Amino acid sequence: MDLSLPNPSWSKDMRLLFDQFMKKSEDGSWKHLPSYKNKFSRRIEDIKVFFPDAKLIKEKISQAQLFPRNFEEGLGFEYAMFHNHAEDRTVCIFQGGPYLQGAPGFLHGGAIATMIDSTLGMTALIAGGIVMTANLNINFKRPIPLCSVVVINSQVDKVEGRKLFLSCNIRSVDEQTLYSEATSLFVKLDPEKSLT
Ligand SMILES: CCCCCCCC(=O)SCCNC(=O)CCNC(=O)[C@H](O)C(C)(C)COP(=O)(O)OP(=O)(O)OC[C@H]1O[C@@H](n2cnc3c(N)ncnc32)[C@H](O)[C@@H]1OP(=O)(O)O
Repeated sequence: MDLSLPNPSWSKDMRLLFDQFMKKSEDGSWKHLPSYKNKFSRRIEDIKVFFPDAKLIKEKISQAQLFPRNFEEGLGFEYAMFHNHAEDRTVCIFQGGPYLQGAPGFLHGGAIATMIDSTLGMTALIAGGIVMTANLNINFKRPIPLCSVVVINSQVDKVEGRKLFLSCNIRSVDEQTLYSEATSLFVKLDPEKSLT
């Protein structure tokens, strides 16, 4: 089941943004990216090539879940991503639920890092195939209020061989507040090299 579609826990802002991007997707310039609890179960062959040592994958595929997708509706990460192929960028609309609290009333830095890593990772995946995060630097400029809606804008800045350099920022819906900005390096996996 695609978990990046509207559900009753989404606020008005979240639905408004989703509808705006679905409208932008009508001419094909943007594409809604579906998101599942456990997408890899259907691509076990790919996984075996790149992650032969991933024991859990072989023994307990039914238990493995994409981390941000394993919270009950509305309590954790509510998000949807859209990709613009021509501009090589991905936008993620994100509503962080009450189970992601760090400081009272604000999102935990690790929860923010998760959505940054996921959005950059999706952008890198589309641009470079099977990649992993090698380096992630985040500047937390303003705390993000719990249950608020934010927009993560991520793009590929440079590709050098297997290295993809990406950056992103997190802004409020009205774009007036810059919450966080990040730079990262993702490396495209070499099937000839063991990861472990
Ligand atoms: C669908 C949703 C997407 C979600 C995406 C989520 C992505 C993740 O969270 S992945 C989990 C976190 N990341 C990891 O666990 C990765 C752990 N690290 C690794 O496995 C390896 O270091 C890996 C795969 C990144 C690179 O290893 P390997 O393929 O052997 O490449 P390696 O030869 O070491 O490095 C390749 C190049 O990158 C450079 N590089 C690697 N790591 C770094 C780094 N941290 N900083 C700077 N440069 C680096 C190397 O210097 C080398 O550069 P050059 O080619 O110029 O000499």
